[in-house]
Amino acid sequence: RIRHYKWEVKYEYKSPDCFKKLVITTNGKTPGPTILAQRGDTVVVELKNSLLTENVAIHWHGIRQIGTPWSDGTEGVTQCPILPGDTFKYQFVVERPGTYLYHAHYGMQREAGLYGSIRVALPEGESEPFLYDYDRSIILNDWYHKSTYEHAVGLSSNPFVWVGEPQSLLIQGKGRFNCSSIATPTLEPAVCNTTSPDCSPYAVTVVPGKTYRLRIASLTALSALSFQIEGHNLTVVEADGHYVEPFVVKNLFIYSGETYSVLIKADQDPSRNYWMTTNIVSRNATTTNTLNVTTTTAPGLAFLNYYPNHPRRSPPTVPPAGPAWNDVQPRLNQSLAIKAHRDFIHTPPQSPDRVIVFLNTQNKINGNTRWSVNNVSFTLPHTPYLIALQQNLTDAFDQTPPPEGYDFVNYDIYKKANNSNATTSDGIYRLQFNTTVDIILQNANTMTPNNSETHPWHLHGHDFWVLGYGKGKFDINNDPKKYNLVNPIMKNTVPVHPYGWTALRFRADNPGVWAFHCHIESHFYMGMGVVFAEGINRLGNLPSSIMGCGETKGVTHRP
Ligand SMILES: O=C1O[C@H]([C@@H](O)CO)C(O)=C1O
Repeated sequence: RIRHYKWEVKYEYKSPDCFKKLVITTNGKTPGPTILAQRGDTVVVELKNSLLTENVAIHWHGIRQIGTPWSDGTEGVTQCPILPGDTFKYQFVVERPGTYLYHAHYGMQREAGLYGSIRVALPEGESEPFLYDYDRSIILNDWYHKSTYEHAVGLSSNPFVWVGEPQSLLIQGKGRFNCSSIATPTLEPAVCNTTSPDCSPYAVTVVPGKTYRLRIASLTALSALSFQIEGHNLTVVEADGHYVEPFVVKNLFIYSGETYSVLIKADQDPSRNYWMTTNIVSRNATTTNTLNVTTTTAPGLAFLNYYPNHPRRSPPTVPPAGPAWNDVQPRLNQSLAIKAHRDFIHTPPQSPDRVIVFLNTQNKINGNTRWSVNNVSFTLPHTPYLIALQQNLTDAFDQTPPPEGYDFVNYDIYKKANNSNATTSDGIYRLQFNTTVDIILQNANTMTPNNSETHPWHLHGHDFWVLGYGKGKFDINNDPKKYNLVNPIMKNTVPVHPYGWTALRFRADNPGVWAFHCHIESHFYMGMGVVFAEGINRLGNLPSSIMGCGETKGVTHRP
């Protein structure tokens, strides 16, 4: 079946957390419309760019784009940007059931509100390995009051201007900023209005006794989150479109780009509502600036509404505070707990053909703060790789391949990074088609002493097996012996924890060019990513709609 959507993206004034600003809407909404499809369907989205003065591109996060690499929606990698006024047609097959996302992949537009859910159901007659009565999708996000453009300019400026902690957390597009914390609130009553319908708390209504599948996804710009529902356990059953051997948590840690399904049973006192909350972990959301003014990100607050209580009726309790932001161990424990469901194990190849280690560091390059992988900070080329490679446009990007590792012996991952030898490059990793590739993500200290951050890495075009996580420096001789080669989960986004490492394995079996990057919006913008290319000679003609920028101006292909 074909699922046809016609979307228009534009800027509109909205108040998702009660503070009015310009947001990017899809058909008038943020989050945008949910794509509902069944396994095997073809999704067609005709996207009209009505942003007036900005380009756009949309990535279909978790969809592998088998046979349609030009529909991946990654500006600079798989297509030229869609110009203001233009309409672009994305077309792809959703070949696996599960919970996926879509979002902007041009500059840092995702954080302006251009995102939504994709829900792929099983075909009629097939059933999931767990039971539930109803299904709901919830996107978690963080939210800033400055525009994406101000953020991008600040990050590219010298002196560097960091985006800082978000003003609030959103649950399904709704949050609650404390308007009275604005310096002169009476001067700006129209700007921050707690009675705006845009920011009335999101409510999930449940019928007592029923079981709900909540599809929880995070598309935060920066924050790692803990999600919890007061008084209710969460049973994790799906991660990034793969069934999980079920396990129970009180709170779910979720990183930008991840999706989970959890089951909850409405089995508590039905005479009241309950808090559904998000809190920031891994970063201190309370910041004190140079003027000694302290600000804290407003937590995400929504209601689990027991029918027939009113959906706006506040729970009689105070919202749960969430776990300590700086406690890494529970987060590592959750990562280690996620295994493939016993009836849905995809056994990984037992050994790799190639192993690449990616050291993640923060750097200064020409006075700018950047992020690097093996001391190379990624820059997007003006000519998309997919076209450059298929057309053999060798001037379009740096032909020198980036490094396969770093100085394993001498580099101290616990020391403040100086990395004076870091460079920028748009070079790429070329993978032999149909080979098995291992990636080790190695975390390290940032340029702040005693600080290492969490980075969620997202791979386009593939799912990978998560073979292991560890603390400290990865030991190439011994750590691979501890890999889980029996029942590893497959995912498309995975965290590397502070001062830790994460090991992944994937098959380079999808002809195309694929980004692999930190899903923190500002970090990818600051160079924290790489690009893989495989099987380019297997691609036929490319659609002409992806062309028109850089060196592709003269190239013509099938319409
Ligand atoms: O990329 C980042 O920059 C800041 C800080 O390190 C420099 O201001 C921060 O917290 C990041 O994650």
